Amino acid sequence: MELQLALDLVNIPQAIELVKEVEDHIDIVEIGTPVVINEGLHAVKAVKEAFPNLKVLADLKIMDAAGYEVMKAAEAGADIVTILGTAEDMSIKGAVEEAKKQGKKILVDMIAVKDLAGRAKEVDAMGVDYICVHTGYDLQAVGKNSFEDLQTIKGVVKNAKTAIAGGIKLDTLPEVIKVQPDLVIVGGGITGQADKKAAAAKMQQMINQG
Ligand SMILES: O=C([C@H](O)CO)[C@H](O)[C@H](O)COP(=O)(O)O
Repeated sequence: MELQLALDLVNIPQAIELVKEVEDHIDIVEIGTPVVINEGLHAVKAVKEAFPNLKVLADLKIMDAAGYEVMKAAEAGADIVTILGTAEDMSIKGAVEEAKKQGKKILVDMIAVKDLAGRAKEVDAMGVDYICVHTGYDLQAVGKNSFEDLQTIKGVVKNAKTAIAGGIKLDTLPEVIKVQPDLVIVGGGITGQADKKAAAAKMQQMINQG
């Protein structure tokens, strides 16, 4: 199981400061969609240059022009790029093809997918690297989470790694670990804590024991 730190509400200097605090306790740094919207792929480049030993995920949530966007994220230094599960099959296949060419990985974000089991089987067959259940900020605000969804995809995904994102905190992490995803994605559960290093270290320890 790996731990990914999601950075959503920071600029580039703040992102670098934050990663410095927790770098010993995480495997992947996510440059979140709001950061990419504010700063562009420069944020991916800056973080990869500052932390060459960490994997960097560009959370582009691609919906179209997938091959081109994966290529640009790869050029900026991203190791993993996200595409939406609701995108056309052509787009997802294009993203996978470009990622393979560049030696990078594709994570499919299943946010807002209605037939989760059916679509997970389909995208799994397209050769994607990760399939991620995700409760976004807007549904977290009304008390939703993705814990049951993780069980659903664990039951049908045969090739890809499984991941979960959305509102995971120290007190809910044990429930997530029980289902054994390959990747746990945490944003506010670390960035919103007074002692970010301690929160990341505790999460890493729980994941390693899980
Ligand atoms: O992908 C995300 C969200 O859509 C905003 O871009 C977050 O990175 C993801 O939800 C993880 O963050 P937390 O929910 O704060 O753990």
